[in-house]
Amino acid sequence: MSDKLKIIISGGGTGGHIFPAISIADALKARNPETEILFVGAKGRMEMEKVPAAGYDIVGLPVAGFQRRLTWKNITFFFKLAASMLKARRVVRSFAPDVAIGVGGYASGPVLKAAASAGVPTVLQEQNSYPGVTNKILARKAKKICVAYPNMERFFPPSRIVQTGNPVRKNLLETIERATALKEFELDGERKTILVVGGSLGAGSINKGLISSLEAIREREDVQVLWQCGKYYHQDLDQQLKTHGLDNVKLMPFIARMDLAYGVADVVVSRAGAGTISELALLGKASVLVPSPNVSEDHQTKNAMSLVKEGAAILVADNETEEKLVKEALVLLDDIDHKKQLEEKIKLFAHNNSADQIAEEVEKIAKEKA
Ligand SMILES: CC(=O)N[C@H]1[C@@H](OP(=O)(O)OP(=O)(O)OC[C@H]2O[C@@H](n3ccc(=O)[nH]c3=O)[C@H](O)[C@@H]2O)O[C@H](CO)[C@@H](O)[C@@H]1O
Repeated sequence: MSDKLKIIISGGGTGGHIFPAISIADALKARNPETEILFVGAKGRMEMEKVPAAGYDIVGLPVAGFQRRLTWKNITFFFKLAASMLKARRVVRSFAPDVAIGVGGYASGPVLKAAASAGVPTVLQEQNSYPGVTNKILARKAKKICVAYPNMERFFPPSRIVQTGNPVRKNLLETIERATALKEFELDGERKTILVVGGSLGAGSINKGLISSLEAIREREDVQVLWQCGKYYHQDLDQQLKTHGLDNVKLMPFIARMDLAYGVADVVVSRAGAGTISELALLGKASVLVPSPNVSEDHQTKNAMSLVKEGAAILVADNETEEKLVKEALVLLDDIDHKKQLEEKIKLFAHNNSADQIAEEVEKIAKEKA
C-alpha cells in the first residue's frame, strides 16, 4: 500500500449523516495529509453545499428516497436508483478507492454496493441505536461496522462491530468565550438561555410548542430563547413572531456556529437525532428531547430512551409539545439540582476521539487489503 490512501465517503441527506462524514474525513487527513478523499452524495441534498464548504470534493448521484406510501414518485425512484448505480460504479472505477465508507443516507446504498462488487473493502458508520434496512443489508459485506450504541449485535455480525461512538465536529469541544457567543446571537448576558434545535432541518412540532408558549416566555424576563426552527419554517415563524414583539426570543433558520450556541445554552430542547445526542453527551448539557416519530423504525425514541431510562435526559412526546415543552424547559432551568444531575448523567454517554478511532479502523483495513 502506498502512503497515499484513497477513500470514498458516501451518504448524507441531513446533518446527522454529513457532519460525522466530514469529521471522519478531517481525522483521516490529520493522520495522513496525503490521503485523497472523495465524497459521494445525493444531488440537491444538504451535503452538496456543506461538503465543499468543508473543503472536500463531492460527486452527486440522482438518487432519491423511497416513499412508504403508494405514490407515482416510486416509479421515478427505481429509474433514479438504476442511474445512481451506474454512476456509482463509474465513480468507484475511476477513483479506485482503497476503502469506501458509508455514513447512511440515500447515496450510501449504491456506492457501497458498487464498491463491494468491485472488491473494494467497505466500512459502515451507524449513528443510531436502531439501524435502517439499507445499513443492515450493507453490513453483510462490510469489513467493519462502527457503532455508537451498545447491543448492536442484534443487527450486525458481532465480530465486525467496533464501538467508536459518533464523530463530533472538533470545534464543538473547544473552549469558547461566552462574550463571543452572546455577541454572535445578540443575546443578553444577564439572562439564562434555552437553546432550541429541531435537528438539522428544523422540527414542526417543536416549533408549534414554542409558538403556543410565547406568552409564558415573555413573562420570564430572566430567560431568553435561541430558537433554530429550520429553513423551511423560518419565513412563516419570523412573521408570526414579529406580531408578538418579544425581545427575549432569537429565531434562526439554521445555526452554523453550534459551538457558540451550545456554549451559551443553560438548557437544550432538541430532537433526538443521534448526532445531537452525542454532542449533548460530550458537552454535558441538560436536555429536553422530543423524538421525531417520522423516522425509520422510530429510532429517535430508541436513541432518547437509552438516556431517559438512566435519568440523563427528559422526554416530551411529539404530540405533547404544545402543553409541555416550554413548561418542562422552564422548570428544568429553575431546578438547579435536577439540571446538575442531568448534566452529570449524560456525560456518561460521551465518547471521545470517535472520528480518529474510525480513521484508524479504515487505515487498518486499507493495509490488510494491500
Ligand atoms: C429527520 C431525520 O431523518 N433525522 C435523522 C438525521 O438527523 P439530523 O440530521 O436532523 O440530526 P442529528 O441530530 O443526528 O445531527 C444534526 C447535526 O446538525 C447540527 N446542526 C443542527 C442544527 C443547526 O442549526 N445547526 C447544526 O449544525 C447538529 O449540531 C448536529 O451535528 O440523522 C440522524 C443520524 O443518523 C438520525 O438520528 C435522525 O433521526
